[in-house]
Amino acid sequence: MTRDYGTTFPRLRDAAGTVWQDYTHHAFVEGLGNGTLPRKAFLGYLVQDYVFLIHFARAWALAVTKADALEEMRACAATVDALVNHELSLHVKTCAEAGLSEADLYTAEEHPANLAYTRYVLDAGHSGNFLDLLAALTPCVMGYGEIGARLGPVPADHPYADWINTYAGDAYQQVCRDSGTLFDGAVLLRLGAGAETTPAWGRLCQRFTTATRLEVSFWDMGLSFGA
Ligand SMILES: Cc1ncc(CN)c(N)n1
Repeated sequence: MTRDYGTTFPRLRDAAGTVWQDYTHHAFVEGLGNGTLPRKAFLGYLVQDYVFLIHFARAWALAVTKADALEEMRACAATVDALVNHELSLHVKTCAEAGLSEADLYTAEEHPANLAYTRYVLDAGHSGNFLDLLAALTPCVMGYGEIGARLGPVPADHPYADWINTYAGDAYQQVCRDSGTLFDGAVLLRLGAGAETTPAWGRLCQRFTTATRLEVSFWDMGLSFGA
């Protein structure tokens, strides 16, 4: 991948091994790309993803409080804004077309796979430091960036055009680039230029890989709604 998502993310991605491919090339993703994903699976996933993004925004808000520098706070706060004021609109619009109100989404019961992932990320922040939290947040941001850029852009008559073009689009790709810049700067500030040789690096790899596994389970959950 040659997208400019910084230098920390690709090193964590490489350390995660095949689980990254399992996430970004999951059957759910391939079904989105070729349009064969059952609509039931997509809508079930989207309702859960609305709830996911609420908790994910809480985790980025936690990152604001864990930051050490004003620039870090600004970047994390901008991501909270991107999640609750932009990305969520995709979910609200698509679900409204299927007859689901935003109140229905907000009160949806969380699937265990959703609970496991979001609370894992929040715990990474509560029990760890700023870098632990960023390592757990990064697969979510960058994975969808890679998926969107690989699958899109697609013409408006593609069954999943809104979803694919949201993540392929400039606004989301910019979120990925900004996130990469934030992570690189935060690692340099705390671990120095030889981050990979520090004891903290192994823990960051572990956080990143576990969050990636939880993304795979999230897609599995989505497919189960179509069964
Ligand atoms: C589960 C999940 N992972 C990532 C994204 C992209 N922000 C998302 N919307 N949902």
